[in-house]
Amino acid sequence: MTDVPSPTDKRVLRARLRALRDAVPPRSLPVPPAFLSLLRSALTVASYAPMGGEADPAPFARAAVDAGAGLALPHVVDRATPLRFLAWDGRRHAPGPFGLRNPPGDAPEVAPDLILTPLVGFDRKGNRIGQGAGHYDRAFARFPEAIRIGIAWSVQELPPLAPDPWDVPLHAVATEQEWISIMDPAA
Ligand SMILES: Nc1nc2c(c(=O)[nH]1)N(C=O)[C@@H](CNc1ccc(C(=O)N[C@@H](CCC(=O)O)C(=O)O)cc1)CN2
Ligand SMILES: Nc1ncnc2c1ncn2[C@@H]1O[C@H](COP(=O)(O)OP(=O)(O)OP(=O)(O)O)[C@@H](O)[C@H]1O
Repeated sequence: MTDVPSPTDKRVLRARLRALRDAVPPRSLPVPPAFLSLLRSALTVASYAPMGGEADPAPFARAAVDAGAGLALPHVVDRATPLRFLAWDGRRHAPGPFGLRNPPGDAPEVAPDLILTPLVGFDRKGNRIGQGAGHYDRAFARFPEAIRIGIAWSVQELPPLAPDPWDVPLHAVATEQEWISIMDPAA
């Protein structure tokens, strides 16, 4: 497990976590039964297009589609503008900022029921470090009823983080090694 630098400096921590993440040989994440049990038909599941060495959520997105869900992808324009979730056909992309692949911009905006969330780092309480632009913080505040599932490699786990006032914890984190259940989404 990566140590938290002292004094805690999120910039240093992000750089270290990205390096660890990008050194993981890519492999397919297992989809645990606990994830399948969250799926119902007609759900809208927000996935993401992985970049760098991020763990690929595609097996989770595929399981969601197999269960009758529709997909969405975050559409990002810059750091300051909140992301919008647009309906996604699972195939087509448009170039976005930061080397991201966006969904085509003419797709309808949707409200996600479940958000597959890319992580830079996480702890076992569902606290998370992301890219630092607040895109997912703001999305979680806008869609408080959505189930929040983090996706990461196990090397991205951190010792307990001190959450900021705006942080909304994840319900679960999926890694190549385990499904870390934090809160019951049905509760
Ligand atoms: N695949 C993916 N899609 C995503 C995110 C993400 O983390 N991963 N986001 C999460 O919020 C949102 C996009 N927000 C972002 C905000 C800042 C940077 C950024 O500063 N990137 C760094 C290095 C990226 C890295 O290697 O991890 C850069 O461009 O220098 C990236 C995405 C929505 N889509
Ligand atoms: N609900 C919100 N509305 C507006 N701004 C927010 C909200 N939540 C967080 N922010 C802002 O977004 C930034 C998030 O920084 P932080 O370092 O917590 O990002 P992070 O943990 O990497 O998460 P993210 O993945 O969301 O970027 C902070 O500047 C914070 O003030």
